[in-house]
Amino acid sequence: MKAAILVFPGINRERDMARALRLISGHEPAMVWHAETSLPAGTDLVVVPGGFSYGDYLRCGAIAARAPVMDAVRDYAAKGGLVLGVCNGFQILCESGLLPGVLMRNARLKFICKDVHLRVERSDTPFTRGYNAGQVIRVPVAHGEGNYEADEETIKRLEGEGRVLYRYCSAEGVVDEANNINGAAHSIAGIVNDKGNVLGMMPHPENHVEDIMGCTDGRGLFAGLTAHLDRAA
Ligand SMILES: NC(=O)CC[C@H](N)C(=O)O
Repeated sequence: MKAAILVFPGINRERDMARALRLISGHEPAMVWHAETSLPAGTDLVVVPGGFSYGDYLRCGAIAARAPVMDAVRDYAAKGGLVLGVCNGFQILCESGLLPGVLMRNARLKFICKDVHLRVERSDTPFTRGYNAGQVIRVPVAHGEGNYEADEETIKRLEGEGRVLYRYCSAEGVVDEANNINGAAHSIAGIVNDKGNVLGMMPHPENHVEDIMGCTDGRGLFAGLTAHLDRAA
C-alpha cells in the first residue's frame, strides 16, 4: 500500500490516520500538503483526514475543496484510484464534487463527540471487505456538521445502487431515528461514489485500532484496504 494523506491548514487527525495506516498496512504513508499540484508517484490510496480545515469557515470543507491538490485528487479518482475521506475529509469530498450531497449541521445543532455503532451494509467493497455484511462496529464520532443530506433522487440512487456502506444503528444493529445521532437522511454514516472507489464517512475508524483505545473495531476498514491493495499489487 502506498497511501497519501492530504494535509490542510486546520486538519488535526492526519497523525492518527498515519498511525492507523502504519500499524495495519505496515507501510509509512506520505503526507501531502494542500498546495501540491500532484500526488506522489505510485499512490494507491488517498486519504482525506478529519479536523477543522480553514476553521470550518463558510461550511466545513468548502475552502479545502478548492485547494490545488484537489485537482490532482479529482484526476486520480477519475482514473479509479481509491480515496477515503473521514469526517472533515467526507465534507471536503462532498464539497469538491467527488461525492454527492452535503453534510449539514447536526439536527440538534450540537457538536457530538462519543462512540457510536455502525452497521456495515455490505462486505464486497475495498472499504468494507474486512467486515461481514450486517456486522455492527463501534467507532467514535466528533463533528458539528455530520447530518448527511441530498435530494430525493440522489438518496434513491445511493440506496438503489447499494452505495450506503455504513449506517448509524444501535448496539444490536437496529437502524432507527433513536440511533440516528445527527439526523442524517436514512441514518447514512458513509457512502461511496458511483464507481465505488471514493468513500466518505463521518465516524473515525482510525481512532479504534489499538487495545489502548478501548476498542479495535476500526481495524477492519484498514485491514480490508490493505488486503485489497496487496492483492492488486
Ligand atoms: N472531526 C472532524 O473531522 C470534524 C469535522 C468538522 N470540523 C465538524 O465539526 O463537523
